[in-house]
Amino acid sequence: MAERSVLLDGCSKAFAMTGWRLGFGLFPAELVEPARNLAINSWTCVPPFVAAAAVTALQSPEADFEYMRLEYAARRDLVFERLANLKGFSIAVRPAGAMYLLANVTGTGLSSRDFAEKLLEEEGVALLDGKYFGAAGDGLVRISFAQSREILAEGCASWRVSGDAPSRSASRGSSFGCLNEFHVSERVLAEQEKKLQACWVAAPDPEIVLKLPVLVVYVLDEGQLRTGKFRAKFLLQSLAACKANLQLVGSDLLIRLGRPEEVLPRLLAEGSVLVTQEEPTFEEQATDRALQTGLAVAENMRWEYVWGATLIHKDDLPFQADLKDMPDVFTAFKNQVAPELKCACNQVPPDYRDAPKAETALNIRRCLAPLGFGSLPLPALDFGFLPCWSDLSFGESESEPELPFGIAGGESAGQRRLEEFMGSPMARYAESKNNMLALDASSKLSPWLANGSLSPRRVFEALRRREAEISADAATYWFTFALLVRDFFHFMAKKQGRRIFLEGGVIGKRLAWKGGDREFQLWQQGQTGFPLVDANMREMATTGWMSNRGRQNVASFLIWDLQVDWRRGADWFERCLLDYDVASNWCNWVAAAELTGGRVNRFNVVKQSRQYDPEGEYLRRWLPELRELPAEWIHEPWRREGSKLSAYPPPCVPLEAPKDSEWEPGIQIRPHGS
Ligand SMILES: Cc1cc2nc3c(=O)[nH]c(=O)nc-3n(C[C@H](O)[C@H](O)[C@H](O)COP(=O)(O)OP(=O)(O)OC[C@H]3O[C@@H](n4cnc5c(N)ncnc54)[C@H](O)[C@@H]3O)c2cc1C
Repeated sequence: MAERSVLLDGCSKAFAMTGWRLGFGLFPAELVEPARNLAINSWTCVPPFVAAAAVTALQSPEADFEYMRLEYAARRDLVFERLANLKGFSIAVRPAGAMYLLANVTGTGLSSRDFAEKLLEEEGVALLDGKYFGAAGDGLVRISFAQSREILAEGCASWRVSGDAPSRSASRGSSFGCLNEFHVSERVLAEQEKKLQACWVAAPDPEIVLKLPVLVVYVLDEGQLRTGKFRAKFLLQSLAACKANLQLVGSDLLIRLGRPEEVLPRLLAEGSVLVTQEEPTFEEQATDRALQTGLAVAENMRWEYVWGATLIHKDDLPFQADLKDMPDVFTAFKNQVAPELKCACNQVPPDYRDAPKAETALNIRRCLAPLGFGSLPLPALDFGFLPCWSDLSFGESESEPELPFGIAGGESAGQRRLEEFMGSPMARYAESKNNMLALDASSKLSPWLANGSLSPRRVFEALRRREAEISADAATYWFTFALLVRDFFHFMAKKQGRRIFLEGGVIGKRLAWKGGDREFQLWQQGQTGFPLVDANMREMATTGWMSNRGRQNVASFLIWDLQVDWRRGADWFERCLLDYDVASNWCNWVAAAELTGGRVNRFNVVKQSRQYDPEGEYLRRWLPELRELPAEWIHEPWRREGSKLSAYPPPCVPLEAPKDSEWEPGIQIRPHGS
């Protein structure tokens, strides 16, 4: 090929010699003379110092190219992730080369030219109006990432033009929550990312892990994802964000495809310490057992667990270690753990970013097994791999979805939502939490809490701060209550093991399921003829979201009115929900089926519809067939005499007499301080 090839290249990117504009060519011998004639007549000569620099650069070791490639990939990911989360910005392409990124800024309400000028004048950040590259560049700005990651992060944080971009202090002051708290104390480890398989390697003494090589690994087990497109997209965004944040402290996230029990044993060097978060749920524990078997082949390996998904640490519970004496009823659980809220669970780790940089700059290469150990699908040092939509097997028909409410994966986005919600929306939480339509009716923090991008302790800390600065009231009471329900279900999952997935549930009671495929499909597709159920099911299928009020109603309806096996509902939720969490989902479902020994949970969906959506605004949002119906009829369209709603189905079952039972009864509303 050498005799038939001409290679034209430049020094700008590989050697950071951008402004010097030096290119070069490699030609077969007989083409050198004609090429030189062409060049001499076009460009005369190159400044000598630039030529000398190029010679030195070209003679430098191969590894430097790899370093530059990885560095640009890291800078690209950092800018991409931060901007993709900013309102008003959209980025169509994650560039695969060079050092520029094009962002569409029309969502900010400014032209690309005005945007670029305003940013330069007000924030001192320079970028280029895309129009300079031709008409197709209108509305786009070109961002160069030929800068250090620190400067890029600063530049991204200063973009406040859209009005609700993060403030400097917000993005600087946040921590990675659960993702990578490096300070090793039991509690701090507990803040780690829930799903991350974190490997801390060659660490004879994990107490000083800050000074040791730490390799953070995420094993993406696509076969086990069991998710629809919304959660999958959120996961991809979370991984990109986690990687960018780790890179900011000189670390990185290594992402592998495959099964953890196959990938990790082949990846880790001898003497490794593997640290993972202890999972409360049965199947995840089975994966751990398989991994333990896999690791047995690798000698000299240690395994350590951390506990992290709950507000109250499992060791602080006033129950036996196996939770045998933990109550199966929420109110009793809540009353017993209440004292813990005042102390232990309030310990939040310090911001890792305060740690001196030198200590967090970890030598990741030392963590890895020597090359040639095992056969992995990726080269051993490929930290550049970041899965994108096309890496997932959703088929070509499934396009990348938009997430509801502007939600985006990643710790910074979760932290921003937390700060936003703790402002005025929180003040109305006690009254608004059952509203099914509005973004601010409830926190919408569940997706970040579910995949560990946000720790419940971080959330509780923000709540405590609000209570200290403003007041402890019904809103903060109910919010604490919600976090405790979450804890209750996590510990219930740990205590009950397989039972939360079994037909007879925790109490092992058999129910007669009269409903079959037809009933289930009508429910799934939002075609039952009951507007409250249909609106909620369609919302979930279209966006991945459903409010708590909606979830309770559709679950009750499936189980008690359609008499369909509750596990089919739980399974469908697992696929659809953006915030799917094993313990929260399956425990809520098994409780809705009255199989936990707790309170009765049946709802009359018409009554609930009238109570929580009296004007029918929510129903109209998701049921176009009913948009013209007045509030009086919209909850029971079949009752309107003489009306024939050909597009909307008639009720698929008769509704039993209204029942009044509520999901939260038996709990006294006694806010702090009142
Ligand atoms: C049948 C059914 C299935 C569910 N499946 C899930 C699930 O897979 N993942 C999930 O996170 N939640 C699940 N929930 C609980 C609840 O509906 C959501 O947590 C809540 O709607 C999320 O909205 P939010 O963040 O705005 O909640 P907020 O009202 O702002 O509450 C704050 C946080 O408290 C926690 N929380 C509140 N209520 C519950 C609850 N009943 N159970 C557990 N945690 C709670 C959540 O983490 C939530 O983010 C389910 C509820 C039901 C009835």
